[in-house]
Amino acid sequence: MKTESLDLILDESPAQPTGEGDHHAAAMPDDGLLIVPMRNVVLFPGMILPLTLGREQSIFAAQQALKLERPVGILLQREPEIDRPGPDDLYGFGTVANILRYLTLPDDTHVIVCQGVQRFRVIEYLPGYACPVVRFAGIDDLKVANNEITARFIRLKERALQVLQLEPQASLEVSSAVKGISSPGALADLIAGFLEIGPNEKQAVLEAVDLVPRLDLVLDYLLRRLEVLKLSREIDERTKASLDERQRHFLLLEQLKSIQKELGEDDEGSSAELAELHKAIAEAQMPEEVARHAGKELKRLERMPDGSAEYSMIRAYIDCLIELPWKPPEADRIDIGEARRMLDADHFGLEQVKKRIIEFLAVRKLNPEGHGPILCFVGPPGVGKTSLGQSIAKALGRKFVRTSLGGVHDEAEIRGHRRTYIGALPGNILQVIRKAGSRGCVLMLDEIDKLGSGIQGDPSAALLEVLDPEQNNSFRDNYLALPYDLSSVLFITTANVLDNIPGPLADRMEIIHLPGYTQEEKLEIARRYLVGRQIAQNGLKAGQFEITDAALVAIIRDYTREAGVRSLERLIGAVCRRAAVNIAEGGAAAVLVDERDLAPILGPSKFDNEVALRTGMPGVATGLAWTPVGGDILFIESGRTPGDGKLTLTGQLGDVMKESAQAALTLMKTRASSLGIDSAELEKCNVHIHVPAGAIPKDGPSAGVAMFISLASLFVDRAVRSDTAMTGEISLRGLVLPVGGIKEKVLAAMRAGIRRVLLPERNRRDLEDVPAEAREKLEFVFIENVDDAMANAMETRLAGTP
Ligand SMILES: Nc1ncnc2c1ncn2[C@@H]1O[C@H](COP(=O)(O)OP(=O)(O)OP(=O)(O)O)[C@@H](O)[C@H]1O
Repeated sequence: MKTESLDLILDESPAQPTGEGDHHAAAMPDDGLLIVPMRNVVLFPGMILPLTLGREQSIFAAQQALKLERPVGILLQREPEIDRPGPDDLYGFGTVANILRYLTLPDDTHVIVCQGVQRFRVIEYLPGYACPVVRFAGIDDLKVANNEITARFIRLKERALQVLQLEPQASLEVSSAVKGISSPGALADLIAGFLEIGPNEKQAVLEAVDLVPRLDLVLDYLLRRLEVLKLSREIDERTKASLDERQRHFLLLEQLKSIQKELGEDDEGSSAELAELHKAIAEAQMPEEVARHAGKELKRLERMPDGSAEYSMIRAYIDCLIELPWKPPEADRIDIGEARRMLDADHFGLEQVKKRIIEFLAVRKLNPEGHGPILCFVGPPGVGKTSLGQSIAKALGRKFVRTSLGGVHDEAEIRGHRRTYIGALPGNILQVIRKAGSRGCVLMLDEIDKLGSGIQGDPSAALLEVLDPEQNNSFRDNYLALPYDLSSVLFITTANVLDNIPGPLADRMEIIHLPGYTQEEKLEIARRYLVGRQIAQNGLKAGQFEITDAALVAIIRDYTREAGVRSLERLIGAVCRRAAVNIAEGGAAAVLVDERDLAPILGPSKFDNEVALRTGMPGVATGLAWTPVGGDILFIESGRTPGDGKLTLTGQLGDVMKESAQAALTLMKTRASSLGIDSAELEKCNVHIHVPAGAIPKDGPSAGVAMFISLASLFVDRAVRSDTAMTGEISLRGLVLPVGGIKEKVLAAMRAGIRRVLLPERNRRDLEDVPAEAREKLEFVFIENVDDAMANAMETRLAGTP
């Protein structure tokens, strides 16, 4: 919007010569009007405007008008670009204006200050003049006042005042002029003059001679302008509101800082803390990318108020970056002789395992950069998997850390949560490495066979990346969000059950089996390691406590049934504690524990010689089972009741075991005559097979032989030998098929006091893995079919068998 008085309106481009020589104005008729054409200015009656003249024609017209003391006619050009507009190039409606002043500025610019007097319409152009001269008809507003006009007048005034309030550059004079005006036509002209609208729109107002259309037109322009102004005001306010919010935040932060200062948590403290972090980052020997990232986070931290939640999140992250070991680990110093001595000193037996570990260390010594295999110790609990891992770490001079994967079913437990989550942490792997404080540590991943898989991603996939030497030099933890080099970590895994290890993981590892110990081995382990350790742990001194071999054997035989030595160690600990109480009470200077003393300390024996108790009657056979904790014996009991040949199976048997029982029954029926059983009698009874303990689920085909023998024993009415246990799958044709877990089963048989074991012929070669002690103590009978089994299992030989 313009105000009418301030600007010089530059209308014209530089003057053009007319080329018509000396001009004369003498023949100018009385009703002739000299025209000053305007490129884009419309002058309304009543309005005073300075107009700059550039074209010679215009200067001539103005000067002639002054000379003749005449007004000029201001006409708008249709096209502003035209330099010498003819009649057709000018609108036919304009304003008669008096020239109030004529100025020639020092730079030779000609300016006339004009006041609009009245509208005029061009009647005709008069030829022969150096500038356009017209005959014209002046038009004044009619002095009519009707309701239509008055209503529009009032409304226009209101709206105009409203616009002027919003208009940023509106001057007070314009407002007071609007307020003071009483003529509707003059008001419309005034408003059209100051409104920011184009020259053609203004021309339209000028041409609206009748008041009603003129008032409507101006009102329309005014309302449009009002809309625009309101909108821009709204935008302004919105921007201002957001600025205010930021200002408020800033102010609050400042206040918080001053409160912290009052409370003593001032900047000095925090800047000392920040300086410490700077130093710690510099000293952490981070790779360049990590150091840059840490620096950036530190900068963010500096800008945070101390107490905010985000501050503590960033702080925890920076701490994590600082505490993670980044510097390259020292080279391993491997002394094979020393390593062998260490392994022997810490572990009894386990010759094969130790041999393999020594080979592993030797290869590492010769090729430290090579990607050796990942060892996986598989065996029941308490057989020394963890302590072997510790010995390897000791031999390499590395730190030993472990983490359990049992029950991990969320990928994030391995790989961490993104920092966007509240309370996010790095995954297990980085947490233990942080604890170890060195990238060159031995990291034992326990219970890899208990890895779950849930809806939250597959942890075994993340683990694959951890263990894969091709990928693990840039392992990405979600929390860290930076690559971390795991390639110098020595991973060892442990599992109880080989079959439960996810296939792709098992493929990448070298499996080392630890089947469990014999009674003799346990005795040796107890004597050499466990007793000494428990004496020390319970505050006793050498010479204050002694336990006889007989007592140790009794603990092994009557109080524990395990493949490892964990319970054994715990019970030795219990015996030591009782001795400690005795000595502390002053009752004795030293304590010697014999077999007889065990019952008062440990209670009555937990495992009697069940085999003798439970067998010895027709219908019961002793089977051998493999379990994750190292093999066990189980009893197969058969009974008969009058009926019609139905088979009942109880004892939580799995499907495969049920089928195996059915096969045993069918096989017995087909062999009834050769076994001397009356087939008709078989049809007249129901058979029930039960496998205690009833609450423990059991499955697998390997109890087939024992089931057949149990049934046969029932129907031929002869007891099975109580010193004999058996394992093997049967086919319907009576063949005995090989089974797995022979080593564990044989050890379990020995633990249970069995003397003879019937094994499938095709398992003969597995006997090589069985500890020598078991091979010496037990008698092994290899059977090819159920007839062999019958011949060797029964108390007394059947008539007709060899
Ligand atoms: N051959 C052995 N010689 C000496 N001590 C042994 C031997 N085997 C096991 N031990 C001892 O038995 C205890 C249990 O062993 P460890 O914790 O290594 O078992 P594990 O196989 O790792 O069991 P889990 O699978 O439950 O973790 C330890 O104190 C260990 O020193």
